[in-house]
Amino acid sequence: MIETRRLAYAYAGGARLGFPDLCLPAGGHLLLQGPSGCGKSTLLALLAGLLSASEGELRVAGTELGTLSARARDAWRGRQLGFVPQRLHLSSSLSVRENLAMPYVAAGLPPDAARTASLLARLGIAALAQRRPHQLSVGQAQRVALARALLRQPRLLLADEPTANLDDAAAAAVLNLLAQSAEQEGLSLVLATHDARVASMMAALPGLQTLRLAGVSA
Ligand SMILES: Nc1ncnc2c1ncn2[C@@H]1O[C@H](COP(=O)(O)OP(=O)(O)OP(=O)(O)O)[C@@H](O)[C@H]1O
Repeated sequence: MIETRRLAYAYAGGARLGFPDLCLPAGGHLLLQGPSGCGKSTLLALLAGLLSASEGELRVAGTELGTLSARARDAWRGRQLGFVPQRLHLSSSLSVRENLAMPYVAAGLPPDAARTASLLARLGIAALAQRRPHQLSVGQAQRVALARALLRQPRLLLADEPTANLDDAAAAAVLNLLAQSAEQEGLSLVLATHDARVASMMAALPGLQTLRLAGVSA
């Protein structure tokens, strides 16, 4: 599902971030750990094709990302990937339901109301479908973003601190949904997290790898 070789990224004017080689088979899962600033979000953005690597090779879901144009990468991402970044990017002028229609609209497909309702219910936010993002708590918005990422049954879900603002019950709902999606839909998970609850609940997942990033390299 993911293969990287000598992957590195340098922000303009910033230090070079070098990443250990990864080999995650289809159906495998990865926990990305490490101290604040070590590069977890940067690696997720590289894997999602939102940043282009400064060095190295990157193959995700069968595609060599370095060979794609920005437009082709956008289309590839929509087909293969669910992405839940730290900053959620819900559209403020749209209701939750309308936000959740967007992945379908972008792909020229009719929204799947049954799947949308089922995901909202499983995440404990079914009552919030008519609200706008500013009427949600941070943890509720986080679950809406997760629902949005899972709607089109991606092969790979990349999530940055998916339980960061959630109490134990909501975190358990999120992690159960992810584990069930992995088991029943063959979804591969890549979760960047500081949260011990994630490590402990995901420990039972078959094919789980853990990558601890150390930080900036020269
Ligand atoms: N746009 C940017 N320009 C310059 N440097 C950046 C930029 N974004 C991130 N960085 C730097 O790159 C490094 C890695 O950042 P990144 O956000 O990937 O870390 P992280 O492990 O996800 O951190 P956290 O756990 O705090 O979210 C940090 O030193 C950060 O300051």
